[in-house]
Amino acid sequence: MKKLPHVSALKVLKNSRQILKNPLPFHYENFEKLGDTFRISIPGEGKVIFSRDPEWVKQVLQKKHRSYSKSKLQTKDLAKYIGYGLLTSEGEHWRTHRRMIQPAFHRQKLKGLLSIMHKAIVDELERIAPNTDEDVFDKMGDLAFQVVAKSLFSSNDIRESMSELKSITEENQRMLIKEMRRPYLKTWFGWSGEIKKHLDEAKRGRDLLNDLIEERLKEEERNSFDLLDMLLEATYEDGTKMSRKQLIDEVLILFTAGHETTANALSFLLYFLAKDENLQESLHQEVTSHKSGKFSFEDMPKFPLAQSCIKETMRIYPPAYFIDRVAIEETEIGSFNLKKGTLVLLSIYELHRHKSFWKDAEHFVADRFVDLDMKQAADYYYPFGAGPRMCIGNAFADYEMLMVLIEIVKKYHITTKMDKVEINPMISLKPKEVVLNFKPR
Ligand code: HEM
Repeated sequence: MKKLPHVSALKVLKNSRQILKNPLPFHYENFEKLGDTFRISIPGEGKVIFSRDPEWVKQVLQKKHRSYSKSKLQTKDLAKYIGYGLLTSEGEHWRTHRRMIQPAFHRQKLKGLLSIMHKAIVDELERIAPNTDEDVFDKMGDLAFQVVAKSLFSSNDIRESMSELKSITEENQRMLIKEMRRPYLKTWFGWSGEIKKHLDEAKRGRDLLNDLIEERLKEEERNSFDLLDMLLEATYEDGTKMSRKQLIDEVLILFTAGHETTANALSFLLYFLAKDENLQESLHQEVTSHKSGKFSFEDMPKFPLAQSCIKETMRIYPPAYFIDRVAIEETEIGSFNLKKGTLVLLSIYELHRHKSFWKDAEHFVADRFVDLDMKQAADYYYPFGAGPRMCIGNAFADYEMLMVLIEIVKKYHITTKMDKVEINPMISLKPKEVVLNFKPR
């Protein structure tokens, strides 16, 4: 069995300040020096394998997925705040619920949600102040949260309770990152009552959702069908339905998994547009030359350049920039042996920028995906993960981002004074800020 190249704990300690701020340049340097897969000793964590090798990604997520589970970050640390829904659960519990919920996210089912999503998008975009320099990252966060919220609770008046829920969700994520980045303060966080405060807030969020579900159950007649209806109607094999606790866990997961990732991608996308006036004109032409100028389910393929821009943005800045797994048994990848308990971090960020697979890898090439054979590119392109745990909301996110892009290029010219966008790699890959100016056309 071969041994993987190794980065020592000493080297990690020497670079710890930089790693804490932004670990990506450190990983890049290691990949360039040591190859596409290496081992690293992380103080307090033990040995971790980093890989940007497409074969490793395929083996871990698809071919040998049964030999791996998700890491404790998602299944314990995050679950503490948001419960055990699809993103955070494992084994039979996960399998049963994935089977139940999957149909609600099927492209054909989403067709019925498009008009609700579209209205939420148009309402949120109206909150952008025209002709003013503004950071759009928070705006995109609000938009993505409202789109999930309205897709779930289409008939409720939710703006206020949702902004409370959004702030609870985000505060709890901040706490989780604090716990993750300073594991040595764990006991202190417990003693000082900080964790309890956040758990109380999480309980408050669950109560808010419970009230909305109660309201829904009291409604006598409904003429629309939303995600909550689908979750309420979903049944286990024996015909029974989800408990209220499980339902709330799943709803919380949809908010958590579905808003930040989309907001990140949209913010980076708008930055790329703002930097390229010609691209905005080409997109404007693509959007307005389309007969009705409106978007329907069947129209998706009619916007190849817009779709390519979205894909290219997630190639350069994949919101899920790492995907982690732990080997739950001794296993092999090629000529390497992995002991039970080994943590594997798949660097989607590095794979998406790998010079052996992408021409002009570092640059945003707007039309890169227009004629690309996706069957081939799929080996190097994983914005939504792969295998059985692949993002359940990928079609939802595709439609949402396309509708936002269409609405924006129809109505505005966007400009920016920023020379580059600074990244902020947290649980997902965010921009620090994206200050843009929206001039009505
Ligand atoms: C651009 C937007 C999005 C990106 C880049 C993204 C990315 C991902 C990735 C990479 C995973 C797999 C994680 C892993 O294997 O460990 C995932 C899982 C998941 N995503 Fe998304 N996602 C996006 C939007 C959404 C939306 C809009 C929703 C729901 C409304 C959603 C719900 C979920 C759920 C529930 C899971 C867990 C699935 C399971 O384990 O069965 N995501 N997402």
